[in-house]
Amino acid sequence: MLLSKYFHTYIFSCCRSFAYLTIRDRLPEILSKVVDTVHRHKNKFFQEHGQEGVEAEKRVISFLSKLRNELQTDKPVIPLTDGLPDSELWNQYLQQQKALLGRNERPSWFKSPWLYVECYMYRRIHEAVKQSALLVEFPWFQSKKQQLFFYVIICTTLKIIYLCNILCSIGFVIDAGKSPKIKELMPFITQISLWGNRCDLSISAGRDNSQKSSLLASLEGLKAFILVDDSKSVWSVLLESKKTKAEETSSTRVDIILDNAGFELVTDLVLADFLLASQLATEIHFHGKCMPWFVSDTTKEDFDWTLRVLQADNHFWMSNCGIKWEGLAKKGVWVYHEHSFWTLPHEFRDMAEVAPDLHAELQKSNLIFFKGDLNYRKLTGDRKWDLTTSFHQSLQGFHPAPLCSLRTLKADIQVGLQPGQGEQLTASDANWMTNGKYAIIQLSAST
Ligand SMILES: O=P(O)(O)OC[C@@]1(O)O[C@H](CO)[C@@H](O)[C@@H]1O
Ligand SMILES: [Mn+2]
Repeated sequence: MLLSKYFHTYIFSCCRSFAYLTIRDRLPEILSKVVDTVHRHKNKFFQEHGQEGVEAEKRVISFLSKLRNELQTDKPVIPLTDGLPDSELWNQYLQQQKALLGRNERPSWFKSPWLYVECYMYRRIHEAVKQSALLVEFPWFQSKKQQLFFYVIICTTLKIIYLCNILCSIGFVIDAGKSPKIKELMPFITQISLWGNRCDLSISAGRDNSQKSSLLASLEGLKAFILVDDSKSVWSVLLESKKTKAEETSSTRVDIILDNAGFELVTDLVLADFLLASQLATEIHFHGKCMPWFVSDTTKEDFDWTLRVLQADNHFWMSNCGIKWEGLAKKGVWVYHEHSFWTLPHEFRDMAEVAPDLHAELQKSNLIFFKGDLNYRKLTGDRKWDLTTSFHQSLQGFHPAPLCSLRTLKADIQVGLQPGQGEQLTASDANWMTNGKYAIIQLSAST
């Protein structure tokens, strides 16, 4: 059996690989930006904590500079020493990586699975902050994420959701399954949330990557770039569970495993709003990161900040949505969850063993949306699957509930394509897997 085919994406496997270039170029650039940000806040640390604040800032900068040097000189990956609740799991993972390599080798920055090392870098940044109690609240990537909250575009999007709500409230949605309006709106709302994933700050090493043109105007033209489109089946899953659930309990639950804050988060909130307004779901559970992750990933602070900023806006549609969404969160119709599993290096097939509580929570869902590229890498184990391998097989037994990936392609992993489709894409666009132009709406409904 050609086992190596299904090995993790290793960095050193090819010096020009996307993984290699990420570790060589993008990660040091991100680290340098974090150092700059800390440095620029030197006066603030002094004002707030006096000389002690300045000393803390110096310690963090020296820790981060050492980290960048370890990375750039391919030093061994070292255990975490901050004693935080997840550090034991990280250190066990390192031991497992060592065992895989054999006795005389040690995992190093360039000789390890890409997914592992990339996650490890963000966890080490967290270690740097946590070593000084004074700087714990420091918003590493916050200002960048807030820039992603691109006003005009969000405004347009919210205008649409407002219209959807009007449709719903005037009675188009008596029965979501039968209403042609709802059926028309479904693909539209799904695609908004899908293309929202184009804007992440890790792929651009922190440079502004926001949606500048109107997404709504581009949706039709973008359809040709959706390589797998299971949206019809996705909505059937919900319609079916609505029918069967109605007999058992009255609730239909959808979970959204969030990705980036800023524009993408707003598109996800729009999706959540639509699911409720169309009565396809009765409760929405959001899952975010518990520490800054891959620069732009959503934390609880980002989620709350977004609702606050929307509410306080002068624009009618913005404040209208903000107030409504805050109300849904207060009533418990929208529930926000945090779990440390999302910031571990493990692929999702390990969830049942490593985080059984989270797995059990997800089993309560009728449909789980996994947003973004990193989640796709973790769903498929970041392995070199044949492009035609089924999505279900690539999940390797991970199936808490029907699940759907909404992802723009920004890493060279893909499954579930038609025979010949990959070859055609390579012939027309050599970088189709990593340039963020293409996307998938990919469902795994069966257990
Ligand atoms: O999960 P997201 O936000 O869609 O993407 C995160 C991401 O840009 O980070 C990595 C590059 O550093 C890529 O693998 C991946 O595409
Ligand atoms: Mn992200």
